[in-house]
Amino acid sequence: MAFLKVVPLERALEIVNSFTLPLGTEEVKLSEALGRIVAEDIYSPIDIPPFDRATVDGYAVRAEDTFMASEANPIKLKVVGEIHAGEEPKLELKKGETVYISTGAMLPKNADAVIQFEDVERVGDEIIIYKPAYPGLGVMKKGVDISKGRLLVRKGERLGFKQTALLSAVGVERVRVFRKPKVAIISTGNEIVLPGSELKPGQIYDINGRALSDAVNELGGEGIFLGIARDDRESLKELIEEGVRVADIVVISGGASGGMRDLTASVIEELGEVKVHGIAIQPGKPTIIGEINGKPVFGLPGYPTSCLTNFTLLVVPLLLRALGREGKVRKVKARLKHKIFSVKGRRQFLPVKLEGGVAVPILKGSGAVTSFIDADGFIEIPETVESVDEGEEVEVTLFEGW
Ligand SMILES: Nc1nc2c(c(=O)[nH]1)N[C@H]1C(S)=C(S)[C@@H](COP(=O)(O)OP(=O)(O)OC[C@H]3O[C@@H](n4cnc5c(N)ncnc54)[C@H](O)[C@@H]3O)O[C@H]1N2
Ligand code: MOO
Repeated sequence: MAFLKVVPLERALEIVNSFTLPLGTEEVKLSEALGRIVAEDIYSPIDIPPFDRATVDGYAVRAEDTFMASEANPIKLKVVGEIHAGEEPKLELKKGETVYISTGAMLPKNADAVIQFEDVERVGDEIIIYKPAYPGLGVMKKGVDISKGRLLVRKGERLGFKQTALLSAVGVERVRVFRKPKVAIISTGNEIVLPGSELKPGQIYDINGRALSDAVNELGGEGIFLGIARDDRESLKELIEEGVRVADIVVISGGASGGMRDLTASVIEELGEVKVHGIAIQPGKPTIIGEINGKPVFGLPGYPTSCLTNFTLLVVPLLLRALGREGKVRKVKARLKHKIFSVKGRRQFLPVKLEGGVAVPILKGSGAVTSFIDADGFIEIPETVESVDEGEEVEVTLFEGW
């Protein structure tokens, strides 16, 4: 076992990239597809609207019949019927004819315009028109909204309500999506309790379990929170074994460093193999990457901001790749709000808040939950750099919106 023998981040990422998750795809009903990641490009099978459609209540006409109409030269057309939404028009317009038509109804043959009823005078079975209509007036042409064959959603795109609405509009009922990667999450520590129980002296509420499970869910995976392992081998071993049974990936937070009660690495080693214990980054030095029964097992630091930073650096790319999303986390450029200092020889990831293109460093430390709650992402300060100046351009790796 490589016990706290630090490797460069690049080596850790190589190991992460060597994991394959044999996930595949599945078909789900559109009504259950929200939040899922699409596994293939989807094109529109039909035109929308599927027919030339009235956009107003009024009279469908042949525009050419009205070209000469004016206040001085009103034109009369004979009303030969009515067409309502949902009906298929049986008649076709002949010269000098019109039909009453409702909004959303299909235009009859030969009609190319609809004049709203407010603009005509109805007298018996005739209408009187005082100004000309032009072809297309009051009409939404077949296919102008969505044309048949148009790309609607791309492989790797996450389905939000706009995408599901678009698919519903063209009648797509089943969608092929990536199977959700299942990620078992375990918190560790005698001091950790779940919301709902009262805090006793020395105890704190769980942060990482909730944060990691819901980050996985937000990403399009399935976070399975297995609970809190106590600081004893059996408790941790039991939960890790359960994680390997029920999930594709196991993520444990806390107990990653080399302290007396930090058991994670030695329990992973007992059940499988520790591939990395220690990465040359701050926060995240005590991070563990292991493998049990061919499944990736991560041991992340207990400090909440360290935990989430390292989740973003190591686990998110693996999940994105499994979901056909190229495995890249999102980055944006910004200018640094004020000068910051780092320690030479330490590769640091510092949380920042984005305020209109300006990155404001958050200096509360990785033990504070609000360091990542307030942060939009983090910036990297290489080993060779001792300070970054105010106004310097920095690249921010985003914590969300993956
Ligand atoms: N002697 C040294 N001590 C520590 C060092 C060091 O280099 N030498 N590094 C510090 C750093 S940096 C980190 S990060 C932590 C990592 O330690 P562990 O991964 O073993 O984490 P724990 O000791 O279990 O917990 C650390 C801290 O985080 C709190 N925690 C843990 N889990 C949760 C959770 N699910 N929700 C909320 N808070 C959690 C825990 O109570 C501790 O306060 O080690 C430092 N020590
Ligand atoms: O390694 Mo700790 O993860 O520096 O915050």
